[in-house]
Amino acid sequence: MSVLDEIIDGVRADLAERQAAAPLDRLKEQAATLPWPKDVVAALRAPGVQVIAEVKRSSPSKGALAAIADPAALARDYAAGGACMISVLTEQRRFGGSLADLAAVRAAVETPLLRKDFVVSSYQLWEARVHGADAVLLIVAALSQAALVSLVERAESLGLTPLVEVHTEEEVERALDAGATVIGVNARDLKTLKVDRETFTRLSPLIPDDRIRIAESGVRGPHDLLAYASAGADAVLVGESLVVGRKPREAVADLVTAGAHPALRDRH
Ligand SMILES: O=C(O)c1ccccc1NCC(=O)[C@H](O)[C@H](O)COP(=O)(O)O
Repeated sequence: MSVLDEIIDGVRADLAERQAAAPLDRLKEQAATLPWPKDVVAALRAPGVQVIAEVKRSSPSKGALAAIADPAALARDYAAGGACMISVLTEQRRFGGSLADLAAVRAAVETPLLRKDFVVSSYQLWEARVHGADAVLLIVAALSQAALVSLVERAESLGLTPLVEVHTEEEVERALDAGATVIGVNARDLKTLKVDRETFTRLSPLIPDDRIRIAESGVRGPHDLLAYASAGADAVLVGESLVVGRKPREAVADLVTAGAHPALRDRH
């Protein structure tokens, strides 16, 4: 069984428990009382290369990364550093995240939020909505094409921007066929868990210019942002290097400064 299959098995088991505890109708009632999600596409299309900063406690590839006692405080640092969006990992078993983290971050910042999880059901979209997300990750490798198309449409109908994640040429095609506007190329191979930044260089030209290209994983500092930018990235998604360092705010600000270089301003 692959790592992805293992993660998804756990996600389905946890999801069944949450569904039993909170019926969908209750989530729908809650969602109706909340403001409409923020315009993530506009935030990502701002001049320069944007930075999405991730609240990441642990990972299958590295184990425990950081003891994040206060995700809200970390998110405030990310926002103060200039992140255009904050990604909150909510998967529990392998990443140590939770919906409580997402809600805590929502209460702390106005910055758009991405629910980063292994979404396999529209119930998770409603959860994302009621815990304050503006965007949701949809991983092509985890979904049939019919499920991907349906989740893209459902997310958009709830005001959530789908960030559709790809790893291969075939997955880029599937993302485009599903009508994705925001496409993330994840440089982390889901079978080996190794990061190969060249994956972005290879797949980026297959994504039309009217879409938003996000380079995910493997950003250790401004030099990696600039390399992804020269391969066509509109934004980078960064987790590990921000949470393991002692100064997340400064680390985000350094990336934001690199992404705001005048040569990168007129990209959209
Ligand atoms: O991080 C992992 O080990 C991992 C393993 C299996 C599936 C997904 C995984 N990570 C999720 C991510 O996409 C990253 O958290 C995100 O791109 C940030 O990457 P990094 O800056 O390299 O932490």
